[in-house]
Amino acid sequence: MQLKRLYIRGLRCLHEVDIQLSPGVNVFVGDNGAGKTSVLEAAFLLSHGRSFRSGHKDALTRRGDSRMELFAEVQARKDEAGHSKVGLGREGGRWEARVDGVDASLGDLVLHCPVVCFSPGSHALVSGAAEERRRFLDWGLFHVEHAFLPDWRRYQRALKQRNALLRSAHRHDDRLYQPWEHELAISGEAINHYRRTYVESLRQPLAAVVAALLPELGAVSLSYQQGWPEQQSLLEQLASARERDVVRGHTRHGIHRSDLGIAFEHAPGKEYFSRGQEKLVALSLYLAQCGQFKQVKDEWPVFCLDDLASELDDRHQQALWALLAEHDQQILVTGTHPPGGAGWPQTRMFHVEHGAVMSMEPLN
Ligand SMILES: Nc1ncnc2c1ncn2[C@@H]1O[C@H](COP(=O)(O)OP(=O)(O)OP(=O)(O)O)[C@@H](O)[C@H]1O
Repeated sequence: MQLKRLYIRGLRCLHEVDIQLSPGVNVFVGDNGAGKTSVLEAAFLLSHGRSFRSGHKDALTRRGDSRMELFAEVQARKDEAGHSKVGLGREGGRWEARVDGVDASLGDLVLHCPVVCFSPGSHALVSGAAEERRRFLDWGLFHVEHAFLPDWRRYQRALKQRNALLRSAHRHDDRLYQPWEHELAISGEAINHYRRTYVESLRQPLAAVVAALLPELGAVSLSYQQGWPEQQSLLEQLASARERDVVRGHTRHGIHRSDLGIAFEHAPGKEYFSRGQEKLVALSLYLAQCGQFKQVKDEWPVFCLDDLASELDDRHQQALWALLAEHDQQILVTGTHPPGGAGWPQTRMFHVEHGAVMSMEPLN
């Protein structure tokens, strides 16, 4: 999978840029605040329908502009000639997505454009709230398991209804809970099954990445906590927890409380990781996700590395480039200086300055 062309108008400091990308490594170099991360953010927005940076969505649109617009030509497989055209606009607080010239949902758009991004905030995948890890699992599942999205939507709808009921004047009427708990149980058990299977499928690619990138921590193991006691069905759990849920005013069990655990032979939990190791563990998880994606789809997602040199020491950067060299994927990387992989064949260098992006050399 590769982005052939990325057009950005009115995102952060980027006024209007139109970038023809290499199918190999694309390096964006420039000073602090030049707009390098914003280029990666554009690719991520097309892939996730949200940014990897925190902050208000209104700050995405360039100050003084009323509209932000992104457009990309996406080639699903490197050995195929055709490509799809995806677009995302934001104006007056509303998103508009298009695929091949036709209005689309954000879900449709995101399916066309798988991009994985490692950025300075990525350590949150390891040290942050469980929501980060659920998002990680669900993004992967969304792309490889078609039944996931309808079940996920069904679950969110039922959860909202049950929570509203828990806070309503009818909260002590047990009969009213039945339809929502039934919905939660059916869709929640299905998602639980997808997630378990997905975690299982990450084990082997993760072990391979960790052996190359983090051998000092020893063997890695992944665990999945489902969000309610293992020995009970979700339906039973919801019924037995109802009274206390009424007191708390929300549903305390279900797949919205699951978590992914990661442990190593020489670091049995996240409290044992240094800050740098948190980043390397997060990077390993993203690379494992790409590897799993490749096993199912026979292509890598586009892989973005934001400000790599300030995130990893030289030894780990070299290990990363050696690992990436084994695969044939498109990479977008930023830095204030050209990073290690910049010497690869099919590398294209871009200079970013005051929101303008200039190609420094022709495609080789
Ligand atoms: N809504 C906005 N309108 C205009 N400019 C903005 C807006 N939001 C952020 N900016 C500016 O856009 C730039 C964002 O740059 P970006 O984070 O892409 O830079 P970078 O080259 O990755 O920098 P660094 O190396 O410091 O990480 C900053 O100069 C910031 O002040």
